[in-house]
Amino acid sequence: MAAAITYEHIKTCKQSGARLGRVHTPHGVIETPTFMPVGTLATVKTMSPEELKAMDAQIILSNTYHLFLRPGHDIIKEAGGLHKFMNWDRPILTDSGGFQVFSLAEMRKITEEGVNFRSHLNGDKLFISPEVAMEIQNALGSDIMMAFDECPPYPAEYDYVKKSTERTSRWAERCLKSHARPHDQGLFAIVQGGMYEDLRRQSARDLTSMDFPGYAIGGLSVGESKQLMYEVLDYTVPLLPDNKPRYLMGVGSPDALLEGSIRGVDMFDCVLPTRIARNGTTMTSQGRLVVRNAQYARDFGPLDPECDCYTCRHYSRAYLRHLIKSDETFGLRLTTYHNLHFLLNLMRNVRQSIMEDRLLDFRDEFFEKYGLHDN
Ligand SMILES: Nc1nc(=O)c2cc3nc(NCCN4CCCCC4)[nH]c3cc2[nH]1
Ligand SMILES: [Zn+2]
Repeated sequence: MAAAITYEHIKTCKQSGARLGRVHTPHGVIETPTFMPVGTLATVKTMSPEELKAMDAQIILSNTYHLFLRPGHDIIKEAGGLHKFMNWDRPILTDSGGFQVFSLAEMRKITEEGVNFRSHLNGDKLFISPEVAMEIQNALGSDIMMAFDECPPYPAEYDYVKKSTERTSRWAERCLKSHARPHDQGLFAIVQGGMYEDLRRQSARDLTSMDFPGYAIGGLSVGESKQLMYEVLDYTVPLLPDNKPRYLMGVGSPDALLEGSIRGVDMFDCVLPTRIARNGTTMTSQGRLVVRNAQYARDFGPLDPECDCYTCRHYSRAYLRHLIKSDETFGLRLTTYHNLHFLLNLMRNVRQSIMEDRLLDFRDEFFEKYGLHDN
């Protein structure tokens, strides 16, 4: 039976070493490098599935931890799975809860068995382990599942990261063993190791020896500088098999998407575009633009003159500012629509630049316009 998730390499950019590919999943094909909008609670906040398709979102991300707490994976399973529950018939990737337990839950206690914690919603005593994380993701029916891992805090002592990374490798093996449907849902392992090259090497060696259909790079975008993140990518990405997808977790600023693609990363996700949109901060071809600022009160031009999205074709900066200042939900929808369209369009341009062997030139041109001269 065909493997659930397969990676098809199309070409490598002669100028940058970035790669163009396709990830084949039970719910369709993803062209890479790709950005995945985040739909934590089974919705990409304020967007409908039709709007996400209109901007060509090819895959979205949701969260095991959040859906476990509310509404509960049993309800979603009874609804026929997450695709049916949220009316999304394209690929879904679910994060395993490792990161969220540590960043959201209270009173968490980690043991070899798993993590005991209290719900950040109502204080209920809960427990997630590799086996529970797999039970939840199998109930959700996502196309790509993530192994249950610990994302060490940053900074963290070498010994702590070493013990944590070795436990994450043991947990990954337990996930593989307890995966109910390996042939029609793919399970990605998550490489850890903090900012320590030898621990990254050990983690990659452990996990690639278990032959997962795809590999994520975890433990980054946790407060370290972008330069340090790129340094870790420089030596970690080459440790991963080149015939499998590579997913950098939690990364979604335009510069990091470009630098990550150049280093051979295929998949990215981040709440950034949707989160900043809700306070009126937008990403435009001329850089960040905080449309709620007074300077736009009488600016009747489009948010981004170079953008052809629904928001930029029909509404002015003055109107967007008015809606955001008035806490009008439609304003959040319009800024979210534009920010997601902006990043999805950026990734389309990245793929086109790889096709034309000019991704470094594209990066330099983008940085010049976007105002990232220091990179
Ligand atoms: N299972 C799992 N393992 C990770 O190591 C991990 C590492 C991550 N690092 C991030 N960074 C998210 C940073 N984000 C930037 C915009 C504002 C909110 C936080 N998300 C992550 C998610 C992750 N999920
Ligand atoms: Zn736009």
